[in-house]
Amino acid sequence: MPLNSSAFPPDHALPAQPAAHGITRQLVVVMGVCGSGKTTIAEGLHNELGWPWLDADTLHEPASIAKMRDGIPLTDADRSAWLERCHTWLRGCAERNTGGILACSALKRAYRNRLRAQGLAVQFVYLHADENTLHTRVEARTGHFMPSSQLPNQLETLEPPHPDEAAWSLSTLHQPAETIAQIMGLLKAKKS
Ligand SMILES: Nc1ncnc2c1ncn2[C@@H]1O[C@H](COP(=O)(O)OP(=O)(O)OP(=O)(O)O)[C@@H](O)[C@H]1O
Ligand SMILES: O=C(O)[C@H](O)[C@@H](O)[C@H](O)[C@H](O)CO
Repeated sequence: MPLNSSAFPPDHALPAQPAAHGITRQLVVVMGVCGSGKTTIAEGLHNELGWPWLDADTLHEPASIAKMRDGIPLTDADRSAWLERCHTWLRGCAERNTGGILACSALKRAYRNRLRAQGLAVQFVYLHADENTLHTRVEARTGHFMPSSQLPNQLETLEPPHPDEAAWSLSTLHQPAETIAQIMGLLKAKKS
């Protein structure tokens, strides 16, 4: 049974879990639009692997959170310093060789290039679901700043990863546990 991850701050490494044995510590970014399941899956992978994880929403400036809460889409300029902070977190995990799992929308290729900057090896996991499912999920969440009115703009802004980005593309139309199991299988099969 994995350690209770709430006992550790999300960016502190847990001792790796048994499931992590045989999997090379690496950087994983779980990407997608709001409601695609990034946070759920990133935390689930953390519980399986014991690697540090972080919800990139915690790295947004308060002004950006306020904008999204007010239903105003972020611009490239709003995201620039945020992406820098995301890259810095990823680079820290690489330097400490702890592995790292970041839940980050990373909607555009240019954003993903910022996360891969300075030769950082990042495995992107692209989560997707149909718009109705996404809308239902975002509407059903309580206490989250993101209104469902933002979903059309998120989908319009999204640039799904190109084949050359070697991202893993997964539908989240089934239970989180199934998505997590799929990713664990892909990590196990991946040659380091
Ligand atoms: N297979 C699945 N994988 C992940 N989440 C799922 C899945 N099925 C249902 N969900 C549900 O989708 C909802 C949205 O998940 P989550 O908050 O993790 O998305 P997100 O991409 O982090 O959203 P945001 O970017 O708005 O924070 C949650 O209530 C989660 O339980
Ligand atoms: O790039 C963006 O527009 C933002 O990061 C959003 O994706 C939010 O982080 C998230 O979706 C909130 O729910």
